[in-house]
Amino acid sequence: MRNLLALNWKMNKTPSEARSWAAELTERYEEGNAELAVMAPAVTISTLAANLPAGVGLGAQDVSAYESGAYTGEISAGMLADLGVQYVVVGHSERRDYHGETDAVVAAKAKQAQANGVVPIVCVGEKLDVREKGEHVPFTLEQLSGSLEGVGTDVVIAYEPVWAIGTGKTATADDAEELAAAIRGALEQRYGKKAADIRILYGGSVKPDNIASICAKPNVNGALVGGASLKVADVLGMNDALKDA
Ligand SMILES: O=C(CO)COP(=O)(O)O
Repeated sequence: MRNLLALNWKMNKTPSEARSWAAELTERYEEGNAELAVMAPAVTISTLAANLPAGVGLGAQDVSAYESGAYTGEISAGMLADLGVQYVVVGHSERRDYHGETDAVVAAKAKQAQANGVVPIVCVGEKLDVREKGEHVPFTLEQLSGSLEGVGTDVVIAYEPVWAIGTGKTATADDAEELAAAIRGALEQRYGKKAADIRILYGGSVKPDNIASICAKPNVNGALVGGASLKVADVLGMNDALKDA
């Protein structure tokens, strides 16, 4: 399966900065083996749609759980689709933590995305205390199960252990594979043979120098990258590192 390198800018870059980033990428980017896609702040999506190099996909970081109507401040999946958005991150740990998103809300968002032809990237992963108790596998699988309630197979899963996000502490490639394999097993139970075609990403302090070993693992099909997505040089480094993967 082709690796997906999903770049989560989080709340960084104005539309002008996004334009400069896209211009620099266009100048230097050579399509490699990985599929590249930018998970952009909503206000930068139109700019990126007009300025990203061919072959680089477009994503959003959140979507409403509702179709349309009186939900002030929300952005619907239909609006994202109309801008050419292919992916949307749902259930990122920062949204679960700071915005109280439950598994049920995450599943509702994923379903809205799919109903509009946008592929949800459903995020799951444990905090440090859960890992220290050795409960990271059952915890993550339960979160996954709730977050996929009623969600179809056109989905990407991102395993992001919260303790590895923005901390410089990367899970080892073996840690990533342990969870990716467990997630694959849960997907098989839910979706049968189609589970083999679902990408499972790892996220948490991924950089040019560790991405290849993590993505070389059999059940890891790419990465969801925060900090290292902001500089074009790092993105090119990760893209290159995946050339032979
Ligand atoms: O949360 C992440 C991507 O969604 C990971 O962030 P960092 O790559 O900055 O650790």
